[in-house]
Amino acid sequence: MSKSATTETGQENKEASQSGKRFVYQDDEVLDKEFDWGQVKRLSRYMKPYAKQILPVIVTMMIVGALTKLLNPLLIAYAIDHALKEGNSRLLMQCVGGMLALYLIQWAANNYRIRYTNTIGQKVIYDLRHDLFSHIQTLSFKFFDKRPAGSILVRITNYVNSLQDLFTNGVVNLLIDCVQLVGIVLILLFYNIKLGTAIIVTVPIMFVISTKLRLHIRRAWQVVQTKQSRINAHLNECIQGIKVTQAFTQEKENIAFFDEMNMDNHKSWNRASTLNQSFNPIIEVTGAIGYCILFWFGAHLIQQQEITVGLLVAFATYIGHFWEPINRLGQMYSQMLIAMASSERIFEFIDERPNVAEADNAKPLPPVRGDIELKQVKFEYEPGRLALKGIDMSVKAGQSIALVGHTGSGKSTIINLLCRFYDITSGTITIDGHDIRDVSIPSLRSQVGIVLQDTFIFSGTIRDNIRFGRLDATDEEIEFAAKAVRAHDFIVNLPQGYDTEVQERGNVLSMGQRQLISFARALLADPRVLILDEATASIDTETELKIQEALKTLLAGRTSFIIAHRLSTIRSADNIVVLDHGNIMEQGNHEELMRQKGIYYGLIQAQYRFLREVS
Ligand SMILES: Nc1ncnc2c1ncn2[C@@H]1O[C@H](COP(=O)(O)OP(=O)(O)OP(=O)(O)O)[C@@H](O)[C@H]1O
Repeated sequence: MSKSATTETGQENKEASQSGKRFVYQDDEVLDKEFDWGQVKRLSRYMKPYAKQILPVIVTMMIVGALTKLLNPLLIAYAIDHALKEGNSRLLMQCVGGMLALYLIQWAANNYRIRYTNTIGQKVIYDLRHDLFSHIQTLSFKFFDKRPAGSILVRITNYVNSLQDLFTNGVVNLLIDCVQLVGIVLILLFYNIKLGTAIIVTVPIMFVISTKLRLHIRRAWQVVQTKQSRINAHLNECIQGIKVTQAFTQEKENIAFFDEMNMDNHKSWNRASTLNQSFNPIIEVTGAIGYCILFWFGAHLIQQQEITVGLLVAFATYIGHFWEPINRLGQMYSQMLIAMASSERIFEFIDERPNVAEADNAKPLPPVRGDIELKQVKFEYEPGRLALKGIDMSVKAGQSIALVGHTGSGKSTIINLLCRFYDITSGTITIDGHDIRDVSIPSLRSQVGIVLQDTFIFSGTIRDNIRFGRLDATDEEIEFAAKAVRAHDFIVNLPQGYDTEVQERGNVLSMGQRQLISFARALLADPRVLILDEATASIDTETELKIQEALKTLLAGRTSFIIAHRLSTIRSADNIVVLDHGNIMEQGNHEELMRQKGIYYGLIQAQYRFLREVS
């Protein structure tokens, strides 16, 4: 990132938070970088796999198209100076036939070229989107902690789309325009060096004026991108949080905030677009100056008998073709700048390394019994703020551990570390004596299953959702797992049973049903170590009993860590670990801890009091 990186919208966010607004987004910075050839090189690498196959066809078609276009004015000049002057109608017809043939060849060549460039462009975009998505899938939790989902979405959709034009037409048009420009310049100079030079003089003037605009245009488009990124982040957040919004009747505030963002985006787009449009008048004015020079100086040269009328007409046609590529090059330049900004953002993600990286010599974790040891484990999410302050814990295979403690005491952090969603800051965690940092991540996670409190249901059928635990499971195995965790009964009562379609997040299912599905999913995966974040939501007694029974089946014979909220789970745990501010304060089974009359005793008393009051 350049030193001159500015955070225009970041500043706005600061102001937003100071003025008490609810939504504050960490925006992408607006980057002020010079045109970056490294970026172009990196993008062009995506074309490499198709270069051998398709590029020769495109280049041939491009040259044929450009040459036929360049030849036409010469044919016109010939027709005027010979066929018309001599009154030779046969020759005139031959010239017209020649022109028609040239137009047809040009049309066919362009047609082919467009078809092939579209193919190559789509392939490149497909590859880029694939790379970006698959890379994001591998990134660690820390990466997602820092970014709103909406801004990630923008990079996969909008930013990649903005490269689409560049790859489908831009690159090839650039080459065509360059070939055409060079061709015209050579022809003009070849047929009359004086008139040619007089016309070409206007080109540098045009470039100097237009390049002055380029930096402004580039920055303006970057601002548009950051504004769009904010809108997406906000949209995503609002859709995810729609229930809370409606429950607290905050719709109006949300709409007002969105309108403000929308207007902001609209204004920045207008500004960028206006700047972009200023290219055209510049080109038109310079073009008009070019025509004036041509006719004034050309007429003079005809009088001097240095050129023919036909050549003047040909030059006038060439000037028409001349401004066209220059105009397109100007537009192309701003298109390139937008693409540069987009690719910067895309490659920034692709270059992001997972915080949790596998060791070079990582070996697969052999099938484990499930003995787990934490020694002096310290961890900080952010430097200088320890979430765990030196945890020691020894768990025998098959034991169940209940993690209890006040909110923010470090319970989820322990389970995050066991699954290696984050790497510990110091200390060691071993499974059957293997340090979890020395083994490959998939081999670890396939043996350490996790059921989160916020059960995620993907769009698809109930069957597919359970199969997520093990993709090669048969339908019979899926039903067996569902029966074992007492989910089968409610599933068969759904309209299409196991084939009932549920949408993302499983909104049509109750909390308890979602939990049972996630239990079936975990049972199907059959991990040796199971981590469970118990749902705190109050569910009816019948479902509670079902869940208790399901839990017994699920946990049987496995080492389990449970962030326990239910008294029944806590009581039956082999070991209860009481955490407070990242430290273990007490450890033991229910009876032992109750006798101690410490923190645990207090927590249990409070729960009993609460239950008594509720009932
Ligand atoms: N992603 C994160 N980034 C920064 N700090 C975090 C993150 N997650 C948790 N923390 C901090 O780490 C500490 C421990 O959090 P943790 O989620 O482990 O608590 P917990 O005991 O599971 O709480 P709860 O019962 O409310 O879920 C808290 O102070 C919390 O603010």
